[in-house]
Amino acid sequence: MEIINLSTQNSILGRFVSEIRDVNIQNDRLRFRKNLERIGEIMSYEISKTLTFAEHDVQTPLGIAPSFLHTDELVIGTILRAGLGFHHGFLNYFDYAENAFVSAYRKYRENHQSFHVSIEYIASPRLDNKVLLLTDPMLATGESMELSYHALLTKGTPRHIHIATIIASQQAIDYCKEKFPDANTTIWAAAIDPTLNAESYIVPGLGDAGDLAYGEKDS
Ligand SMILES: O=P(O)(O)OC[C@H]1O[C@H](OP(=O)(O)OP(=O)(O)O)[C@H](O)[C@@H]1O
Ligand SMILES: O=c1cc[nH]c(=O)[nH]1
Ligand SMILES: [Mg+2]
Repeated sequence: MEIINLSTQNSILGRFVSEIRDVNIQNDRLRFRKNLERIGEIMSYEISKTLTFAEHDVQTPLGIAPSFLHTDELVIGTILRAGLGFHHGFLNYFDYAENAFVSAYRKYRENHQSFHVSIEYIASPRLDNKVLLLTDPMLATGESMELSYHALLTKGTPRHIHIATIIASQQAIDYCKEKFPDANTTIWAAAIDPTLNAESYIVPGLGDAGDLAYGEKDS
Protein backbone atom coordinates (compact mmCIF):
# COMPACT_ATOMS: atom_id res chain seq x y z
CA MET A 1 0.00 0.00 0.00
CA GLU A 2 1.35 3.39 -0.95
CA ILE A 3 1.29 6.14 1.70
CA ILE A 4 1.72 9.66 0.34
CA ASN A 5 2.46 12.31 2.95
CA LEU A 6 2.08 15.64 1.15
CA SER A 7 3.76 17.55 4.02
CA THR A 8 7.15 16.22 2.93
CA GLN A 9 7.11 18.86 0.18
CA ASN A 10 6.59 22.55 0.91
CA SER A 11 3.66 24.10 -0.96
CA ILE A 12 0.68 26.39 -0.37
CA LEU A 13 -1.03 23.34 1.15
CA GLY A 14 1.06 23.96 4.28
CA ARG A 15 -0.63 27.33 4.87
CA PHE A 16 -4.15 25.87 4.72
CA VAL A 17 -3.22 23.02 7.08
CA SER A 18 -1.56 25.46 9.47
CA GLU A 19 -4.71 27.66 9.53
CA ILE A 20 -7.06 24.80 10.40
CA ARG A 21 -4.75 23.79 13.26
CA ASP A 22 -4.18 27.30 14.65
CA VAL A 23 -6.31 28.11 17.75
CA ASN A 24 -6.20 31.77 16.78
CA ILE A 25 -7.67 31.15 13.33
CA GLN A 26 -9.62 27.87 13.42
CA ASN A 27 -12.65 29.33 15.28
CA ASP A 28 -13.55 31.31 12.19
CA ARG A 29 -15.90 28.61 10.91
CA LEU A 30 -16.27 30.08 7.45
CA ARG A 31 -12.48 30.09 6.98
CA PHE A 32 -12.20 26.62 8.54
CA ARG A 33 -14.73 25.13 6.10
CA LYS A 34 -13.18 27.01 3.17
CA ASN A 35 -9.75 25.66 4.08
CA LEU A 36 -11.08 22.07 4.18
CA GLU A 37 -12.45 22.70 0.70
CA ARG A 38 -9.19 24.22 -0.57
CA ILE A 39 -7.23 21.25 0.74
CA GLY A 40 -9.70 18.92 -1.05
CA GLU A 41 -8.99 20.81 -4.27
CA ILE A 42 -5.22 20.49 -3.91
CA MET A 43 -5.50 16.78 -3.13
CA SER A 44 -7.73 16.26 -6.16
CA TYR A 45 -5.02 17.76 -8.31
CA GLU A 46 -2.36 15.50 -6.76
CA ILE A 47 -4.54 12.38 -7.07
CA SER A 48 -5.48 13.26 -10.65
CA LYS A 49 -1.86 12.64 -11.69
CA THR A 50 -2.33 8.93 -10.87
CA LEU A 51 -5.45 8.43 -13.04
CA THR A 52 -5.61 6.85 -16.49
CA PHE A 53 -5.68 9.32 -19.38
CA ALA A 54 -6.63 9.05 -23.05
CA GLU A 55 -6.11 11.49 -25.87
CA HIS A 56 -9.16 13.50 -26.85
CA ASP A 57 -8.90 16.06 -29.61
CA VAL A 58 -10.76 19.29 -29.07
CA GLN A 59 -12.04 21.59 -31.80
CA THR A 60 -11.01 25.17 -30.98
CA PRO A 61 -12.20 28.12 -33.10
CA LEU A 62 -8.81 27.94 -34.89
CA GLY A 63 -7.95 24.27 -35.13
CA ILE A 64 -7.65 20.96 -33.31
CA ALA A 65 -5.94 20.84 -29.89
CA PRO A 66 -4.82 17.47 -28.58
CA SER A 67 -5.96 17.07 -24.95
CA PHE A 68 -5.65 14.30 -22.42
CA LEU A 69 -8.67 13.49 -20.26
CA HIS A 70 -8.94 10.91 -17.50
CA THR A 71 -11.04 7.90 -18.36
CA ASP A 72 -11.64 6.47 -14.88
CA GLU A 73 -15.13 6.50 -13.45
CA LEU A 74 -14.78 8.27 -10.10
CA VAL A 75 -16.88 8.09 -6.96
CA ILE A 76 -16.16 10.57 -4.18
CA GLY A 77 -17.21 8.95 -0.91
CA THR A 78 -17.39 11.01 2.26
CA ILE A 79 -17.96 10.36 5.91
CA LEU A 80 -20.45 12.74 7.54
CA ARG A 81 -20.28 15.29 8.94
CA ALA A 82 -16.75 16.70 9.11
CA GLY A 83 -16.09 15.42 5.58
CA LEU A 84 -18.62 17.69 3.88
CA GLY A 85 -16.40 20.72 3.12
CA PHE A 86 -13.52 18.47 2.13
CA HIS A 87 -15.90 16.57 -0.20
CA HIS A 88 -16.92 19.82 -1.85
CA GLY A 89 -13.28 20.55 -2.67
CA PHE A 90 -12.96 17.21 -4.49
CA LEU A 91 -16.22 17.80 -6.33
CA ASN A 92 -15.07 21.25 -7.46
CA TYR A 93 -12.35 19.55 -9.51
CA PHE A 94 -13.87 16.13 -10.27
CA ASP A 95 -17.21 17.67 -11.15
CA TYR A 96 -18.35 14.67 -13.22
CA ALA A 97 -17.76 12.23 -10.35
CA GLU A 98 -20.52 10.27 -8.69
CA ASN A 99 -20.93 10.71 -4.95
CA ALA A 100 -21.39 8.52 -1.90
CA PHE A 101 -22.13 9.47 1.70
CA VAL A 102 -21.81 7.42 4.86
CA SER A 103 -22.83 8.61 8.28
CA ALA A 104 -20.21 7.26 10.65
CA TYR A 105 -19.55 8.97 13.93
CA ARG A 106 -17.78 8.22 17.16
CA LYS A 107 -20.48 7.60 19.77
CA TYR A 108 -18.82 8.18 23.15
CA ARG A 109 -19.76 6.22 26.26
CA GLU A 110 -20.47 7.99 29.60
CA ASN A 111 -16.79 8.24 30.62
CA HIS A 112 -15.95 9.97 27.31
CA GLN A 113 -12.82 7.80 27.14
CA SER A 114 -14.21 5.04 24.96
CA PHE A 115 -16.53 5.05 21.97
CA HIS A 116 -17.88 2.87 19.23
CA VAL A 117 -18.35 3.98 15.67
CA SER A 118 -21.97 4.05 14.62
CA ILE A 119 -23.03 3.77 10.95
CA GLU A 120 -26.64 4.69 10.34
CA TYR A 121 -26.93 5.85 6.74
CA ILE A 122 -25.33 5.08 3.41
CA ALA A 123 -26.13 6.56 -0.01
CA SER A 124 -23.91 5.32 -2.84
CA PRO A 125 -23.96 4.40 -6.52
CA ARG A 126 -22.59 1.00 -7.65
CA LEU A 127 -18.81 0.92 -7.17
CA ASP A 128 -17.69 -2.02 -9.32
CA ASN A 129 -14.50 -1.23 -11.27
CA LYS A 130 -14.66 2.44 -10.37
CA VAL A 131 -12.04 4.53 -8.59
CA LEU A 132 -13.24 5.34 -5.08
CA LEU A 133 -11.91 8.47 -3.37
CA LEU A 134 -12.78 7.90 0.27
CA THR A 135 -12.40 11.25 2.01
CA ASP A 136 -12.44 12.31 5.64
CA PRO A 137 -10.36 15.14 7.10
CA MET A 138 -9.41 13.21 10.25
CA LEU A 139 -8.03 9.66 10.47
CA ALA A 140 -7.51 9.10 14.18
CA THR A 141 -7.93 5.40 15.07
CA GLY A 142 -8.97 4.55 11.48
CA GLU A 143 -12.13 2.82 12.69
CA SER A 144 -14.62 5.19 11.00
CA MET A 145 -12.73 4.78 7.72
CA GLU A 146 -12.62 0.99 7.95
CA LEU A 147 -16.32 0.62 8.84
CA SER A 148 -17.35 3.10 6.14
CA TYR A 149 -15.32 1.16 3.58
CA HIS A 150 -17.02 -2.10 4.57
CA ALA A 151 -20.42 -0.42 4.37
CA LEU A 152 -19.54 0.85 0.88
CA LEU A 153 -18.37 -2.60 -0.25
CA THR A 154 -22.04 -3.67 -0.16
CA LYS A 155 -22.29 -1.47 -3.30
CA GLY A 156 -19.57 -3.33 -5.23
CA THR A 157 -15.80 -3.61 -5.45
CA PRO A 158 -13.84 -0.57 -6.62
CA ARG A 159 -10.80 -1.02 -8.86
CA HIS A 160 -8.72 1.35 -6.74
CA ILE A 161 -9.32 3.11 -3.42
CA HIS A 162 -7.69 6.45 -2.62
CA ILE A 163 -8.11 7.23 1.06
CA ALA A 164 -7.74 11.00 1.31
CA THR A 165 -7.33 12.64 4.67
CA ILE A 166 -5.95 15.89 6.01
CA ILE A 167 -4.50 14.83 9.35
CA ALA A 168 -3.80 11.16 10.03
CA SER A 169 -2.27 9.64 13.14
CA GLN A 170 0.59 7.22 12.64
CA GLN A 171 -1.58 4.65 14.47
CA ALA A 172 -4.37 5.02 11.88
CA ILE A 173 -1.91 4.66 9.01
CA ASP A 174 -0.69 1.38 10.53
CA TYR A 175 -4.31 0.28 11.13
CA CYS A 176 -5.33 1.00 7.52
CA LYS A 177 -2.29 -0.88 6.24
CA GLU A 178 -3.64 -3.91 8.07
CA LYS A 179 -7.32 -3.53 7.14
CA PHE A 180 -7.38 -2.34 3.52
CA PRO A 181 -6.37 -4.34 0.45
CA ASP A 182 -2.67 -3.73 -0.05
CA ALA A 183 -2.48 -3.86 -3.84
CA ASN A 184 -5.11 -1.30 -4.78
CA THR A 185 -5.18 1.21 -1.91
CA THR A 186 -3.32 4.51 -1.65
CA ILE A 187 -3.45 6.77 1.40
CA TRP A 188 -2.98 10.51 0.88
CA ALA A 189 -2.41 12.68 3.95
CA ALA A 190 -1.64 16.39 4.24
CA ALA A 191 0.09 15.57 7.55
CA ILE A 192 0.80 12.54 9.70
CA ASP A 193 0.85 13.28 13.45
CA PRO A 194 2.58 11.12 16.05
CA THR A 195 0.01 10.31 18.74
CA LEU A 196 -3.56 10.08 20.03
CA ASN A 197 -4.71 11.28 23.45
CA ALA A 198 -6.84 9.30 25.93
CA GLU A 199 -10.02 10.31 24.05
CA SER A 200 -8.48 9.23 20.74
CA TYR A 201 -8.03 12.76 19.44
CA ILE A 202 -5.00 13.30 17.24
CA VAL A 203 -2.10 15.15 18.91
CA PRO A 204 -1.18 17.82 17.96
CA GLY A 205 -4.04 17.50 15.41
CA LEU A 206 -6.56 20.32 15.38
CA GLY A 207 -9.34 19.35 17.83
CA ASP A 208 -12.77 18.25 16.62
CA ALA A 209 -13.10 18.94 12.91
CA GLY A 210 -16.90 18.44 12.82
CA ASP A 211 -17.44 20.89 15.69
CA LEU A 212 -15.05 23.45 14.20
CA ALA A 213 -16.89 23.30 10.87
CA TYR A 214 -20.47 23.16 12.12
CA GLY A 215 -20.58 23.79 15.89
CA GLU A 216 -20.86 21.48 18.86
CA LYS A 217 -23.47 18.77 18.86
CA ASP A 218 -25.66 17.68 21.78
CA SER A 219 -24.42 14.24 22.83
O1 LIG B 1 -10.44 7.47 12.96
P1 LIG B 1 -11.52 7.59 13.97
O2 LIG B 1 -11.04 7.32 15.37
O3 LIG B 1 -12.73 6.77 13.64
O4 LIG B 1 -11.94 9.14 14.02
C1 LIG B 1 -12.10 9.89 12.89
C2 LIG B 1 -13.53 10.31 12.73
O5 LIG B 1 -13.84 11.31 13.71
C3 LIG B 1 -14.42 12.44 13.05
O6 LIG B 1 -15.80 12.33 12.95
P2 LIG B 1 -16.72 12.41 14.25
O7 LIG B 1 -17.01 11.06 14.79
O8 LIG B 1 -16.14 13.39 15.21
O9 LIG B 1 -18.11 12.92 13.68
P3 LIG B 1 -18.49 14.39 13.19
O10 LIG B 1 -17.95 14.50 11.81
O11 LIG B 1 -19.96 14.41 13.22
O12 LIG B 1 -17.88 15.39 14.13
C4 LIG B 1 -13.74 12.42 11.72
O13 LIG B 1 -14.40 13.18 10.75
C5 LIG B 1 -13.69 10.95 11.38
O14 LIG B 1 -14.88 10.50 10.73
O1 LIG C 1 -8.51 14.40 16.44
C1 LIG C 1 -9.63 14.08 16.03
C2 LIG C 1 -10.10 12.75 16.04
C3 LIG C 1 -11.32 12.48 15.55
N1 LIG C 1 -12.09 13.47 15.06
C4 LIG C 1 -11.67 14.75 15.04
O2 LIG C 1 -12.40 15.63 14.58
N2 LIG C 1 -10.46 15.02 15.53
MG1 LIG D 1 -16.43 15.22 15.43
